Amino acid sequence: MNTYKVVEIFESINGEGMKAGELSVFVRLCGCNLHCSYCDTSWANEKDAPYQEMTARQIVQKAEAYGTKNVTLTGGEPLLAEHVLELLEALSEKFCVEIETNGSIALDPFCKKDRKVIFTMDYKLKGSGMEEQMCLSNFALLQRDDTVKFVVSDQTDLERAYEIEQKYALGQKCHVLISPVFGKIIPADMVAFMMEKKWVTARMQIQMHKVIWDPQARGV
Ligand SMILES: C[S@@+](CC[C@H](N)C(=O)[O-])C[C@H]1O[C@@H](n2cnc3c(N)ncnc32)[C@H](O)[C@@H]1O
Ligand SMILES: Nc1nc2[nH]cc(C(=O)O)c2c(=O)[nH]1
Ligand code: SF4
Ligand SMILES: [Mg+2]
Repeated sequence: MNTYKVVEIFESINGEGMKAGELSVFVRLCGCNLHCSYCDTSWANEKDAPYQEMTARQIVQKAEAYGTKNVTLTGGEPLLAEHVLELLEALSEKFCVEIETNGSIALDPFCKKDRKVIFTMDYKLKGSGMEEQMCLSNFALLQRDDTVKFVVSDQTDLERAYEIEQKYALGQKCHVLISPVFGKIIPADMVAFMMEKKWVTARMQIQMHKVIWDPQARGV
């Protein structure tokens, strides 16, 4: 039986993405291949992070007990998990599944015809220190309900996000989000940039759970 390293499962409102504000069950898997400068979940990427080995069936059962329609599969980097396709299939039989992925993992194996899961894919900007790792061919696989998210550290990142969005016409194929690295860049400056550029294909977001609860809190 295949198992997955689960560091936490909890219910909250989704604080990010196109489903922000909706209840969801968060399934957070252990481990990541990147080391973003601003990562708010680096504890889940440590080799000694406490995790529980769970089968897809156990994860589905635990998630079902909360009674929500959404599951957010995140991490760490969830698409690194061995046999993750099996977990995606089991979850998508019961839930609307959103996958938070870091933009470095080729999405081809997860993009069979009629896929049911949706991707929120980061494009890691210079401020993350991880831009060289981005898998640009993923852009061609994204569909209407998917999202590209740019998490912005500074003005240089903002300009680069705009450049990439325009170059690949991302707003024509999927949702585009820009979000501040929490507390790092003044949100009003991001909005001013949107207005200056008439950047109508992007949507600004702030991580809502960090406004509602302590920004350092886990399990919310
Ligand atoms: C913790 S990551 C896990 C999923 C995947 N590894 C990724 O990076 O997309 C989930 C989301 O949180 C965002 N994030 C992490 N730390 C952040 C911070 N300090 N401020 C704003 N967003 C942050 C990431 O950019 C990503 O969009
Ligand atoms: N409330 C809440 N919403 C979220 N949306 C995406 C999250 C993540 O860590 O991937 C997250 C999270 O950690 N908490
Ligand atoms: S890819 Fe995601 S989990 Fe990994 S270090 Fe970056 S923000 Fe954190
Ligand atoms: Mg989070």
